[in-house]
Amino acid sequence: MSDFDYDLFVMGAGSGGVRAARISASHGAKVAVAEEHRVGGTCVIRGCVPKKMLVYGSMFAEELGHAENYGWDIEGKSFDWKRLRDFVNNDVDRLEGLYEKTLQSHEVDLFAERASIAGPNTVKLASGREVTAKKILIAVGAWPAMPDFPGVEHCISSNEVFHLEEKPNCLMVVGGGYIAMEFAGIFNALGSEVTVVNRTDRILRSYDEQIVDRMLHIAMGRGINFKMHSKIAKVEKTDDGCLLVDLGDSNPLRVNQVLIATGRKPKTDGLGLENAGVAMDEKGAIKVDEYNRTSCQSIYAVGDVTDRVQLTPVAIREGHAFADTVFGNNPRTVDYDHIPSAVFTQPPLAGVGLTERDAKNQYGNVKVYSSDFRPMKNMFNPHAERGHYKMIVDEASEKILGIHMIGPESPEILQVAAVAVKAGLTKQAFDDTMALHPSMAEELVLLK
Ligand SMILES: Cc1cc2nc3c(=O)[nH]c(=O)nc-3n(C[C@H](O)[C@H](O)[C@H](O)COP(=O)(O)OP(=O)(O)OC[C@H]3O[C@@H](n4cnc5c(N)ncnc54)[C@H](O)[C@@H]3O)c2cc1C
Ligand SMILES: NC(=O)c1ccc[n+]([C@@H]2O[C@H](COP(=O)([O-])OP(=O)(O)OC[C@H]3O[C@@H](n4cnc5c(N)ncnc54)[C@H](O)[C@@H]3O)[C@@H](O)[C@H]2O)c1
Repeated sequence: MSDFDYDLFVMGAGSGGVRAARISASHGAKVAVAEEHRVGGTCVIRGCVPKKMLVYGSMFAEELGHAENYGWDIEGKSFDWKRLRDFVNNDVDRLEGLYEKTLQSHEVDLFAERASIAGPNTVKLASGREVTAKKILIAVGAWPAMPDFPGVEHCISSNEVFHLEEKPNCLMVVGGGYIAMEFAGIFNALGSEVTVVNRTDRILRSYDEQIVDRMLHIAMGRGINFKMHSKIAKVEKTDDGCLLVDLGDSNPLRVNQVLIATGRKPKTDGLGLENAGVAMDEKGAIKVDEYNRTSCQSIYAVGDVTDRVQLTPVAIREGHAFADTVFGNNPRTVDYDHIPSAVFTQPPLAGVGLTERDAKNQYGNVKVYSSDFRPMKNMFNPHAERGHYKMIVDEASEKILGIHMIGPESPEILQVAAVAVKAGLTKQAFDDTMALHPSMAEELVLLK
């Protein structure tokens, strides 16, 4: 008989927590999970999934615009934000149900309440109940980091954007990262007037500069305004419910909503980490080793709360590796090299491996092959938007160091190309591959 209530107690039923709970249970562990909000976590409830559905919903604006040229007459075209919002949120409810079922079918006990650490083997639930476990996994994710200025309470984060009562006619987006660019794209496509306010002139820092420049060029062509080297001094709510945003330049902007997207910080406030000696870094992220072990030997952490790479597939792999290591007698670490990623702007951009700048810094001599083309899909686009693919190759070994692209469906194409980069293939392997015509992806085997 174990001295503990459970073999494993998971705090947080998000991407990392659910995977770790399910796999640990399948290895025979007795598992419980506490979730303070909704099962599925950020990705399913208020992140990747509903975001991508909004992207799909907003893309109809452009596609219906082209439909006439293809012979389709669509009369009475109009857009209803509430219908899109509710459709998306209903699907989120469905997915939450599936995640709950997964936990049930693996006989994982679910506590629908907040949990904190009371000791190395003890979790305290919001109800006051204390539960013991041989191992505790902290998978509580991250939370929007809100800057400090007067009136910030009138602004929203990505948490609220999925539930807006009205589509904002005029939207300000603060930040130059993933969330800022994706929501600027969604609301621009839906017909809102969008202004992006960014404190520097760099957008999407981790992506290849040329690809980001193309994205900015296209976004401006589509009517998104950018205010670089700007930051909010204050926000005031006017009598008619609008927001007056002071950017410190004596030219206040009147908007309906301000969406803050200035990063996400690990959700460690009030988590009781001090009760078990779990160490954090200066940003409040839980420090872990490659086996996801914290400074307390019975406590582990995975996902955004460790602030390694804030992406769902990474949190899932960490959760899975934890479960195999601790309960599957199969010690495993996660390989963080060549993680593909994408920004679901319109058009989207995607990349894997080193950017041209980083490759030059690390390798010195690199070759850059590229294709700058007009996708057939854009034939009727009034702005003649062009796609751009780049391949960065180490001159000495001919190995591909990175692939970066912008254009329709680029995330779908890049996922497959990432296999080749991960496998250490050379440019020659792409040259040797016959093109599949007509496609956008064929540009990858025709790079010059
Ligand atoms: C708007 C948005 C879009 C995104 N889009 C993408 C994308 O396209 N692709 C991608 O790969 N990633 C995307 N991400 C990032 C992705 O959602 C996260 O990296 C991922 O969800 C991290 O998983 P996690 O398990 O670490 O945490 P989460 O999924 O955040 O799960 C943590 C869970 O813990 C719960 N919790 C917190 N504190 C407690 C507590 N004390 N007790 C009990 N429960 C608690 C939370 O309610 C939450 O359910 C997006 C994020 C956002 C915000
Ligand atoms: N497509 C995807 O995979 C996807 C989509 C959305 C979110 N995510 C994940 O979620 C994380 C959070 O997204 P995000 O867009 O909030 O963060 P981010 O790190 O991508 O971007 C944050 C932006 O805010 C700026 N910033 C930071 N502090 C600021 C301040 N005080 N004032 C003004 N600007 C400030 C930064 O310079 C940066 O441009 C991302 O890092 C990403 O890993 C992924």
